[in-house]
Amino acid sequence: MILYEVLRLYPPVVMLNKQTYKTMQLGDVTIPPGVLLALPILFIHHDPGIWGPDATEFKPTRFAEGISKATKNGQLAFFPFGWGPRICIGQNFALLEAKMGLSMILQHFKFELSEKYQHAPHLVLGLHPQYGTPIKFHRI
Ligand code: HEM
Repeated sequence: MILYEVLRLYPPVVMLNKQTYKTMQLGDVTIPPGVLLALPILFIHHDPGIWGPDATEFKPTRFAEGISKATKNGQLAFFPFGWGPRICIGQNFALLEAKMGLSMILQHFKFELSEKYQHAPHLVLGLHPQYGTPIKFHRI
């Protein structure tokens, strides 16, 4: 739940671009070949119309019943790894690696954000903290 919520608020890939290679039907819309389409992941992930009035809050429990129940109307709107045939091939690996890394750290340390931390999500190819994420570790 925590990893999902981090990826919702701060998706490393903020936008996906695709191009139609043949006429495509998207709901009521017919799209001819050669049209460039952008999926603004960052905007969709922060849309109160989709996630509710608390869309910008860090609230991992919204994923308590899975991804499809996290949105207001059960809409599919969580795309940190893309979706469909070209979905990220490393998705399971990345999530497993994060869980393993965190659980290894938590066995030996507790940690808190340093007072030097400045919240400044910044885009250089991917989304990342502009001034890093200084953390204080305490051995337990
Ligand atoms: C938090 C970590 C990661 C994020 C947020 C992420 C996100 C994404 C996204 C958004 C796409 C594009 C999907 C699309 O075009 O529809 C993608 C594609 C891809 N990712 Fe990742 N990724 C992550 C980690 C990884 C890792 C660890 C690997 C490899 C070990 C990996 C390998 C790939 C590959 C090969 C593709 C291209 C798949 C294709 O075009 O068929 N990714 N990823």
